[in-house]
Amino acid sequence: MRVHVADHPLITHKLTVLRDQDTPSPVFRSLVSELMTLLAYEGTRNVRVEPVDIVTPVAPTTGVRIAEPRPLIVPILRAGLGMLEGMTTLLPSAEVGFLGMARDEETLEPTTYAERLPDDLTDRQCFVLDPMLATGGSLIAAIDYLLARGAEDVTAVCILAAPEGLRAVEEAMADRDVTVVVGAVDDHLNEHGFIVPGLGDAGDRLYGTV
Ligand SMILES: O=P(O)(O)OC[C@H]1O[C@H](OP(=O)(O)OP(=O)(O)O)[C@H](O)[C@@H]1O
Ligand SMILES: O=c1cc[nH]c(=O)[nH]1
Ligand SMILES: [Mg+2]
Repeated sequence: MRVHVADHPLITHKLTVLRDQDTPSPVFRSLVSELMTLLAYEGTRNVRVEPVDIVTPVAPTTGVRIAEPRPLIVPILRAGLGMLEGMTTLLPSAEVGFLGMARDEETLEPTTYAERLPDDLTDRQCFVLDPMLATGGSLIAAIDYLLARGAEDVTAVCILAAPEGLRAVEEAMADRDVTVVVGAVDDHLNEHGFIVPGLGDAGDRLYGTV
């Protein structure tokens, strides 16, 4: 497994506004989308392409296009939905599948409550979107699910991670073809499984449920 921590002043600037408890939901939503656009550049670095012959007004040449089978983008509901548009803007030909997951507030165990994915993911390149990687339980379950269905490789794009969760994903995916791209790795997880300093509950802040 590979981990890439994006190190860019624009990402850190936008993250600072995102973390601020006074940032209202509409601004929070725009920032998540903008951050996704910046992280997508790194997240799609290994997107599979194939050669294609074209003719420019001046000469024939060979370029590349997104390879078949086309990539699958999987936002994890709810919070991952806020990242979807930023990713489809960059990869408009990708297919989109959905996983709905919720973490039990006491046990911190994830439950999958919705799934809408192609049955067969053989040879598919998958991009999982979830802003928060806390204990890592949700992301491990999502990646396990995709690999079990035949996915070739999985890239997860997250906005924030806790070091504990990142370690858990690294242990679980040690010898798998998995990449995690993250905007920042924070200090620690608190006793409620929240990332510190973090930004609170991403789903609640995106959808105004607080
Ligand atoms: O790494 P973990 O400890 O598993 O925690 C991270 C998960 O928690 C949040 O979702 P949540 O369960 O709050 O659902 P929501 O998106 O509907 O708010 C977040 O979006 C991740 O999916
Ligand atoms: O800090 C956290 C941890 C899990 N989920 C969130 O939305 N925030
Ligand atoms: Mg939530």
